[in-house]
Amino acid sequence: KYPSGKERQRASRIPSQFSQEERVAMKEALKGAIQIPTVSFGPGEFNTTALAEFGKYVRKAFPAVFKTSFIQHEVVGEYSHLFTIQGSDPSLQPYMLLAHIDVVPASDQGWEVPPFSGLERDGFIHGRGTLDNKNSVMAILQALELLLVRKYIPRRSFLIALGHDEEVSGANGAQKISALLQARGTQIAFIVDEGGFILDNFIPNFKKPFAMVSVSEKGSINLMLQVNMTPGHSSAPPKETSIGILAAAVSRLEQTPVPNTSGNGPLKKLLQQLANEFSFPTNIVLNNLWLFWPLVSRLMERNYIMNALARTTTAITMFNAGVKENVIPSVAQATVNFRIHPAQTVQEVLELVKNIVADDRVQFHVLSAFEPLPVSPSDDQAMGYQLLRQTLQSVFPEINIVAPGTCIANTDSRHYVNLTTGIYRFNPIYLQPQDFRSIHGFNEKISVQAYENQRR
Ligand SMILES: CC/C=C\C/C=C\C/C=C\C/C=C\C/C=C\C/C=C\CCC(=O)O
Ligand SMILES: N[C@@H](Cc1ccccc1)C(=O)O
Ligand SMILES: [Zn+2]
Ligand SMILES: [Zn+2]
Repeated sequence: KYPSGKERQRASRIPSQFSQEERVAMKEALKGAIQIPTVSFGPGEFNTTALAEFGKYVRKAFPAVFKTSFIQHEVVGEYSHLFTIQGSDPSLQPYMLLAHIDVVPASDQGWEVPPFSGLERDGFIHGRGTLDNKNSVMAILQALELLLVRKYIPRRSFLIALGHDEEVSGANGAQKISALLQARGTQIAFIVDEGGFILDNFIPNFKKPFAMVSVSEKGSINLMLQVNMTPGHSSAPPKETSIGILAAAVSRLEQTPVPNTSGNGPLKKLLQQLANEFSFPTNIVLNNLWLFWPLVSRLMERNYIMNALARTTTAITMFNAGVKENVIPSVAQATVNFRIHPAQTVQEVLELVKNIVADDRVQFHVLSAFEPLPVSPSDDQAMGYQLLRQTLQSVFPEINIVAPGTCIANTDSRHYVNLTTGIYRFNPIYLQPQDFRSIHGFNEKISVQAYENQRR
C-alpha cells in the first residue's frame, strides 16, 4: 500500500523504549475494553451494568492514573469520568482531551467476528468501538499511565473528560462535566476530541494521505412531518390519503437537496491547500477555484462523503402510518434528519425545507435542533491547532499536509463551547473509505500498529 521504505520508517517510530511486555499489555487492555458492551440504545437507554464495569476496568488497567497524588478523578453523571492532571506551572491554562466510552449497538449479523469479542486477527483488533471511540479512551489513559510509570510530571495542567452517552447526545455525561467546569470557572486553552483523521484515499486520483483536523462540526435538525386526514373505509378511498401526501412531500425533499454552501466553508480552503499536490490538469483547476468552483463542487457531490462535507444533508430516517389493511389512516408521520453545513443556520434550513415541501397540509414539528458549531481558529496564532500540527508531524513525518476541515457527524465537544474557542476534532489514525463505513457499521477494526501510534 505504501512504499516499503515508508512502512519501515513508520515501524521504527514505535517507541523502542517500550518493552515487549508493555506492548502486549497495551493491546490486551484495548481488547478487554472492547469486550465490555457499553452500548447506548437510545436517549436515556444505556447498558448501565456495562458502564459500571467499564469504570472498574479502567481502575484496574491503569493503576498509576488512579493513585497519583497530582491527579484528581471524579465520576460525573454516574458513569462519566473527569481527570484533572495538575501540572507544575499553574500559570499555564490547561487543555482538555475528550473521548467517549459508549458505542452504538451491534449484533453478530454481518460481522466477521463477534462485535464485542475484541479478537485479534491478521494484526487487527476487531470490534465495536475500536475506531469510535474506545481507541481514544484507552490510548489517552494508556499514554498517561506509561508516562506516570516513567515519573513524568507535566508542566501544563490538563483534563481528560470521558463521556458515557455521546452516541445519544451527551446530556448526562459531557453536558454535566461542562456545567461542573463552568461552575468552577475553569478556562480551557483548547480541546482535542474525535471527529477527524489522517484521510487516506478519500479523494480520487489523490494518493497522498493528509490530516484533516475538524475545526467545526455540523448542526442538526430532527424534523417530524405530519399529515392528518379524515379516516374512513378503504373500499371508497379519497383521491389523496395522508400517506400519499406525506410520501410525496418526503420524496420532494429527497429529490431536492438543500443548496451546496461549501463555497463559504473550510472545504474550499482545504482544496486550495491540496491544489499543488495534484498533477495537470487538476492542479490548474484547483488553483483557479474562482473560475472552476461550480464544476468542482458538482463533481464532489457525486461522492456521498464529499457531498456531506459540501452541503446540509437530508436523511429520511423514520416513516410511520396506517393501522389496518382496510382503514384509510388519519395520521402519517415521517422524521427527517438534517445535518447543517456551518455556512447555514437552523432557521435558513427550515425556510428552505418549507418551500421544497410546498404543501400546507404537511405540518412541521421540530423535535430537536442545534446550530453548526463555531469555526475554531487554525491560523499561526492558534496554539491548539499549531501544537496538534507539530505533534502530528513529529509522530508521522511522512504527513506534510495538515488542513482544517468540518466534522460531518456530532461529538461531545459541542457541549464545551462556553469553555474555549479552540475545539479540534482529530484522532491520529490512518482512515480509508472502507474504514469510515465501518464506523457505526460492520467490521469496525483497528490495526495494532495504528493503536500503538495513537497512544504515543
Ligand atoms: C476535500 C475533502 C477531502 C476529503 C474529505 C473526505 C472525507 C472526510 C470523511 C470523514 C471525516 C469527517 C468526519 C468524521 C466523521 C465521523 C467520525 C467521527 C466522529 C463521529 C462521532 C460519533 O458518531 O461518535
Ligand atoms: N455522534 C452521533 C450521535 C449524536 C447525534 C446528534 C447529536 C449528538 C450526538 C452522531 O453524530 O450521529
Ligand atoms: Zn464517536
Ligand atoms: Zn459514533
